Amino acid sequence: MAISSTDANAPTFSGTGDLADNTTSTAKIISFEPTYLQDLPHLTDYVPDLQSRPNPLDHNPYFHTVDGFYLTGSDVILRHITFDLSETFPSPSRHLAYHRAGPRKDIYFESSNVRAAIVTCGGLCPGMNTVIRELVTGLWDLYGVREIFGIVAGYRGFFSMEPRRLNPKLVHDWHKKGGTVLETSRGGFDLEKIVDAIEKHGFNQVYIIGGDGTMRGAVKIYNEIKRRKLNVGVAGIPKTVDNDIGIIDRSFGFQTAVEMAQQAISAAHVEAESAVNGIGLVKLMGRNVGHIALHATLGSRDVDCCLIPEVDFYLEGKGGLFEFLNQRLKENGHAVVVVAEGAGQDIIPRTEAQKEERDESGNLVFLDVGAWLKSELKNWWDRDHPGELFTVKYIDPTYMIRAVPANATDNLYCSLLAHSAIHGIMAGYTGFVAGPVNGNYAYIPLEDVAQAKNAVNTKDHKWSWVRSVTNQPDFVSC
Ligand SMILES: Nc1ncnc2c1ncn2[C@@H]1O[C@H](COP(=O)(O)OP(=O)(O)O)[C@@H](O)[C@H]1O
Ligand SMILES: O=P(O)(O)OC[C@H]1O[C@](O)(COP(=O)(O)O)[C@@H](O)[C@@H]1O
Ligand SMILES: [Mg+2]
Repeated sequence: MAISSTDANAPTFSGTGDLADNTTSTAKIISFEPTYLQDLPHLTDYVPDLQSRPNPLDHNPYFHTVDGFYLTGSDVILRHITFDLSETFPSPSRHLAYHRAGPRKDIYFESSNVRAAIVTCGGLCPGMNTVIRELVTGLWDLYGVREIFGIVAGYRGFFSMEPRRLNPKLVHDWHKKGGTVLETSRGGFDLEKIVDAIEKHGFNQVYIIGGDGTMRGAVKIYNEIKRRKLNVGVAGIPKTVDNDIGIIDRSFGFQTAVEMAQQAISAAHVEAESAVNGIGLVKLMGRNVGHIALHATLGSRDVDCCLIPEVDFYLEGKGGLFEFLNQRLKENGHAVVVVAEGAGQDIIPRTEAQKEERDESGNLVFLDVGAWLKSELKNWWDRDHPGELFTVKYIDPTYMIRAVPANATDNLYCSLLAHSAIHGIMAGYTGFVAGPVNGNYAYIPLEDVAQAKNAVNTKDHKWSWVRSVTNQPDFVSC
């Protein structure tokens, strides 16, 4: 993606106290770094003679399009808001700015010509229905679009099922439902067939709601649309209960899932406390990243050990899990262990066939770390403490934490995401993702989001905080 610098000069240290007019502060301001603006793909890049027109919000009785209402190309958000000023050379990656999301004065679609398609792909996540609802009502109410369609059952639905016509009346209570009314699936991605179907149905706006896999597919769709020079805008709306997509602050539904996970941890705690040498074991989602486990652990404070995919662990010997739990049982009489589904996958014995098993999207199928851990814990206790009372209660709330409707915060977040995506597409941007960056909504190139991962940083303060809350071992010495 092209990056343009708003100031190509090296850093300057002016120290002049040059302040904005409306402040009376006498504090000095030091001018420091240039900013690099992340370019965004636009339909006019490859569709010649595309005409712009005034935004119909000018005539919408609910909006006051006063000065400052519309955003322009110079409204930006910084990707990183913390810097080390001692670093001498400015770098595009550290001093990157994204275009701010929001309505533009000029748009590139005539509302009566818009045919919008909405699709949901991958695993469930709280809030998917809210995003769909808000896309429909937003297109309808803000821009007067009347041709809005839902693609059924994920990517495969483009070419294998009839699109479902949507309107505000139909979707009015969808935000109260978990899952996705449009249905979703894994696999079934056929680029040619999908783009052929987009052409056949005359869709000129495509809203794709999905996780990392879906975004990688969306990049391919956008590139093929560009190759065919189609006047079709593509927007991605990142969905992942695991919170494994990078650049954006967090994914919608994540907070709801963490909240639900608390209930499982509380139950595990009660079960463990009420037994002699009781262990409560909770498995939480997180294929490659441990954000749900980490946040649920910090939120609950009942957890003695949190195991995540980013940190290898071992069971036996000095510094191992058994030694730690033995100590905890001696001290407290009970312990709670939270394990993310992707943790420990490298130490669970598996057959050759299991090593190869993948789901329809190509994701590795994981073995049940919770069930394995439960059995290992029982074997360990029977071996080292024969005849002593011991209980492991294993709770797997996997689908319960993601199949619920979004909470209030996530619902609001979903609405802002949907509206941001609509404004961006109407303004002619394409191949982008709408998402929050440092608390503000931004347009980010799809390609960048599809590649960006969001693993738990085990070197930062948050992970140290987990370890200080749990006192668990760091599993560094075997
Ligand atoms: N690299 C890829 N290229 C094209 N399509 C992909 C790619 N990875 C995944 N997909 C498709 O995206 C959809 C969702 O992917 P999946 O990994 O199941 O979920 P998620 O998007 O939630 O990560 C599936 O239809 C899958 O076939
Ligand atoms: O049983 P399913 O539907 O394949 O989903 C299981 C996976 O879905 C997730 O909840 C989310 O994964 P995606 O965001 O990639 O869809 C993972 O935590 C989990 O491994
Ligand atoms: Mg995924």
